[in-house]
Amino acid sequence: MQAFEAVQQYFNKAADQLDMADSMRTVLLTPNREVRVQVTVERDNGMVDTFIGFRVQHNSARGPMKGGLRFHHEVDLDEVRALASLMTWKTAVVDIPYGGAKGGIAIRPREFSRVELERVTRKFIDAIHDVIGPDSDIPAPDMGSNAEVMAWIMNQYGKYHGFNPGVVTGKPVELYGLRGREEATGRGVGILTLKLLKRIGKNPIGCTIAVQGFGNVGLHAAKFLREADAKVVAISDVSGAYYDEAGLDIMHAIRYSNLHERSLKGYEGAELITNEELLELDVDVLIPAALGGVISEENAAQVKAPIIIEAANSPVTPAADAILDEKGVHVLPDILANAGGVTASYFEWVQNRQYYNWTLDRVRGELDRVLSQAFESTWELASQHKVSLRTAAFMLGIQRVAKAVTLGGVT
Ligand SMILES: NC(=O)C1=CN([C@@H]2O[C@H](COP(=O)(O)OP(=O)(O)OC[C@H]3O[C@@H](n4cnc5c(N)ncnc54)[C@H](O)[C@@H]3O)[C@@H](O)[C@H]2O)C=CC1
Ligand SMILES: O=C(O)CCC(=O)C(=O)O
Repeated sequence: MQAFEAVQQYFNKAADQLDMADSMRTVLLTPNREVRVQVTVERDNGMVDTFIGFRVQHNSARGPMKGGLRFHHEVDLDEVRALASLMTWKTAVVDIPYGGAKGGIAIRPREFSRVELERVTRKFIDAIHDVIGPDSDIPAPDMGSNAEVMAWIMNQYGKYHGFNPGVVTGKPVELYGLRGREEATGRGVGILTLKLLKRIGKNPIGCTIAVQGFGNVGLHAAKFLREADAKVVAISDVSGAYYDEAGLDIMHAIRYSNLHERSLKGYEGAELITNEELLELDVDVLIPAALGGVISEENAAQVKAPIIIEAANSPVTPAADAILDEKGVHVLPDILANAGGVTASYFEWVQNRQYYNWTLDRVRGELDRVLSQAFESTWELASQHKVSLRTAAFMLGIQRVAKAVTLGGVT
């Protein structure tokens, strides 16, 4: 199943609960604009390479469209469309004044030098600068991109439209970025994991956790949960998965990764297993924090964790979701679980517009407040309607967007 079709299935399940009219479903599911551009750059060796870049602006009923920029070789229009629509529901679930967008470039970033990536980023912005802006569409980091890429975006956009740090979030702290943005998605995953554990009466202390992906999101989720005295028994990245039933020393793994260009390859002191095996470990909480579609109908029945926190976007396919639901697994959906990132991006944008820097304490406190509220509203809806947390989160998000569409008028 294609990625956008999967999101549509989740959407329609929630829309059915809300008795939403077909005409409104069509309004909400149809992206506002889809941009596909050629990005041609010269490599360091003098050869010329061409990539395809996308920006999908899904919905702006609740405010400027917001969403990350993914650098990954599997990026295509359908995936970006799906991710953009998730952003629309996500910003609504946490009730921040944004719509949804997403971008991507089909590239293997690790095979390019820093200078080459800078050229690619600037060329991409040359092609899309007219459709982004602090009041229209605000990019941010996603898989394969980072704060440095965001700094290049700010700089390149400024060449056309004048200096404006609010055009992009997730920038380096030294360049109008927000203290705490980098940790925010993983921290949010941690905060929400603790909330869910509490709700189902489980003590987080000693709780066993497996995290797939040790990038921006997975690393900070593992760190936060370790600091909360949970036992992180497995972590992974593209090089493989690392397992120790006694619990891993996460700070040691972070130091190792930092010393090895953000890679765990060769990490010792843990058993090397595969990423597929990690997903099937007998743990209390499984946190997929890398790619989409990793839990599918092929492996869902073998997943043993009674709790799955979707730190990645779309890690569970609809067919797998049905199997997990049947088994009574609690799945905290992406549009809530990883919403800490876009929430902190919103704080950064506010900071940029006011030219007034937030303290880390303020960022953490407000992040906790926004996520807690979204979690409680979702939990309440799920209990009221006897639906899964995913359907409840979609209900919360799509009814807020539908309300904005109705209030704003469609003609
Ligand atoms: N960065 C952010 O603020 C947000 C990210 N997300 C989502 O979280 C997920 C991870 O994003 P980031 O941590 O930012 O990306 P990242 O690029 O910083 O890290 C990705 C991690 O996944 C690993 N990985 C890549 N391919 C893999 C594979 N086939 N098997 C196992 N591991 C693999 C990489 O080695 C790396 O450790 C993505 O789905 C992204 O859309 C969601 C919300 C916000
Ligand atoms: O921080 C942002 O604006 C967007 C983050 C993002 O792309 C996501 O939540 O999937």
